[in-house]
Amino acid sequence: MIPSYSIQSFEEKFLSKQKASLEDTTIIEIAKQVINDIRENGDKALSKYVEQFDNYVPIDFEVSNKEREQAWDEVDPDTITSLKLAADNIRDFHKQQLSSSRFMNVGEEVVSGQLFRPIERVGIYVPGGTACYPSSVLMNAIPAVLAGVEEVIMVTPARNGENIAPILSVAADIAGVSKILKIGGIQAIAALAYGTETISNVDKIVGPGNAYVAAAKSLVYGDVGIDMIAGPSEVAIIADQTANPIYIAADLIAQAEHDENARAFLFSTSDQLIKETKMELERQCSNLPRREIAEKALKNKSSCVLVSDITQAFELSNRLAPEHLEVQVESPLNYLGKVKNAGSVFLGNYTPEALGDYFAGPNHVLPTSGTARFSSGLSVDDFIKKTTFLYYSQQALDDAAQHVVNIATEEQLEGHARAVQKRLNK
Ligand SMILES: NC(=O)c1ccc[n+]([C@@H]2O[C@H](COP(=O)([O-])OP(=O)(O)OC[C@H]3O[C@@H](n4cnc5c(N)ncnc54)[C@H](O)[C@@H]3O)[C@@H](O)[C@H]2O)c1
Ligand SMILES: N[C@H](CO)Cc1c[nH]c[nH+]1
Ligand SMILES: [Zn+2]
Repeated sequence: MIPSYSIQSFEEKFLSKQKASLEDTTIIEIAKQVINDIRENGDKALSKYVEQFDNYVPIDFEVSNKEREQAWDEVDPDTITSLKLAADNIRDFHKQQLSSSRFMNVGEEVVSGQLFRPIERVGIYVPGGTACYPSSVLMNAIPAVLAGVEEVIMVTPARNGENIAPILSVAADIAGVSKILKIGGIQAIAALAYGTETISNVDKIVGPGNAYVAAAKSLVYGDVGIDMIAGPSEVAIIADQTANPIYIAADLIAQAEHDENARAFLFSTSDQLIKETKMELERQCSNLPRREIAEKALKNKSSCVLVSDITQAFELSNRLAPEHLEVQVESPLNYLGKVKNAGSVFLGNYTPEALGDYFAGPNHVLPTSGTARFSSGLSVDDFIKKTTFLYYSQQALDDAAQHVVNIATEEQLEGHARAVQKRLNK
């Protein structure tokens, strides 16, 4: 079901046309209209769109404390243990990203540095259209809480009427989410960005979602911060003849089952491995609950490419800049230096992407559609503002004055020059 491409046809189909910006004008138009309506008409418009797009009439947008408490009784205790362990790993990994305010220059005459301050109010989007993602609750909220964000407000659509899945609420408690709102899609992004009578607006919105969510995030950007415009999930696997086709097929499927637009690629030096992986894909898809979604993604959005050597595989992968890169070759750690562009890297036969999706510690909210060329996955930094500060004594200003005046004069900004000259110690 997954097609094979020559290097040239792979370049034509996947590298030259790779684009992260949104092109579906219909979705953008719908998003504009919904956002404007909610901006003008608040809760009334919000309720209307929840009913229209998610088929339920909300009585209250917020999940109550009672509902949050009850959720703990409704989730399997073993799953709660797993979520807590995953949260510990994610916390430990992200803790190491923390840094604090610092002085760069501390002298008698000049003091300078950077203040690190958390963003005050953050909205996290947890997708809920076709699947339920407690792992995304942990990945979005834990770095925000570690950074010191005062209020973390989670939004997610209530799929079966008026309640969200109890496991999402439990994950939210474990991660330290302040408030859960059962709204999703464009309407949730609009409510977070501009506020309504019952919902206070936030300073930044993070988290993945479908094309409607991505369009809405791109439209509110500027009025609020956003983390990224996330496209469909992706994996690229680089494999040599030592790799196991059973594992490779499983990992391609794991990504393809997310979305019919998900992309899964195999770059291999072994024709035999490619053939065996294709047979294995047929076998493993045959009893997959999300078979239809995975098969569409594999058939229409994915490919296998036979490469001449591992260096060529890395060249293609670096140009693709995949969200996830798996390296299933002999001595995989030796190849880390060859990675230039990728959201997150998984090394060796026993490090499936699924391990990182759920449990190991690194974040799973990652740049897609080639944007790993210039951006990074979600981290504590996404929730921190860095403000520089500066102190000059009168003597230090006297010493620097002529240089400021020289440059200000070149820029023909006399006011700037005078702001310094007026302070000179004559
Ligand atoms: N990068 C990551 O970390 C990560 C993690 C999990 C999921 N994902 C991705 O997130 C996406 C989740 O998408 P999803 O659809 O399951 O959930 P979603 O929550 O992003 O979208 C569901 C919402 O879309 C809105 N919607 C659907 N059809 C609409 C229409 N015709 N008009 C207006 N609004 C409409 C509805 O309001 C609905 O609540 C997938 O692409 C998945 O691969 C990414
Ligand atoms: N693979 C997704 C990011 O592309 C993350 C995820 C969540 N749950 C399972 N997987
Ligand atoms: Zn996944």
